[in-house]
Amino acid sequence: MTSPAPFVVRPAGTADVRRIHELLEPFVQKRILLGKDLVVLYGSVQQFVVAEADGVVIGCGALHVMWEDLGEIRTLIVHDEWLHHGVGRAIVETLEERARALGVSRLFCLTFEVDFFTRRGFAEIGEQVVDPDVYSQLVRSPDEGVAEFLDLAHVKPNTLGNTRMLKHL
Ligand SMILES: CC(=O)SCCNC(=O)CCNC(=O)[C@H](O)C(C)(C)COP(=O)(O)OP(=O)(O)OC[C@H]1O[C@@H](n2cnc3c(N)ncnc32)[C@H](O)[C@@H]1OP(=O)(O)O
Repeated sequence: MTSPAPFVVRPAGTADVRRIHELLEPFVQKRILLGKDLVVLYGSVQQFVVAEADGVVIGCGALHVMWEDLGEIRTLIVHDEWLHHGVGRAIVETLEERARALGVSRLFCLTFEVDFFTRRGFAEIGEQVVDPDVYSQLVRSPDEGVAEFLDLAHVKPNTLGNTRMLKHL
């Protein structure tokens, strides 16, 4: 293990949004992450944290709250040149702190990076983890990520091959 690399994780600002979009695009092309237009990213900027080194944004991640006790980690990306330096871990830990502060006690993620999330305490889930009442409310959401969480038929093509994971905070 190398010595800790000099980066910080901080809340994202509007000036980071184009860079977040740039980090995201290659993974949208590869169908690894859900695409987000700039207008959607600006609208959800408060959900994001970014990792920064020498004034350059090298990673990002977002916390989306879905229900009273339930949140989702979204758009977690670390730039190629910074992989395996603990940046992803630091972003997830920051998002978990945010989640706890908000009262969220369960964190969902939909991912191909199963090993990474398993090491962070997430475990694979098979079926619905919300009760029917909450399900009937969540299904009213226009948010595509919520539809993915519910495993609705119309988003199945987006989620193919991904693993549904959950962590109790
Ligand atoms: C919910 C979603 O958003 S799902 C989408 C997830 N993102 C993607 O699929 C996009 C592509 N993937 C990525 O961007 C990255 O691979 C990520 C975000 C998954 C992980 O980012 P990284 O910064 O490489 O993660 P990080 O370095 O914290 O951990 C990876 C491994 O690197 C190693 N590592 C961590 N710190 C160090 C260090 N200082 N020195 C050497 N190795 C290290 C560890 O082996 C670690 O494994 P661990 O999980 O046992 O701790």
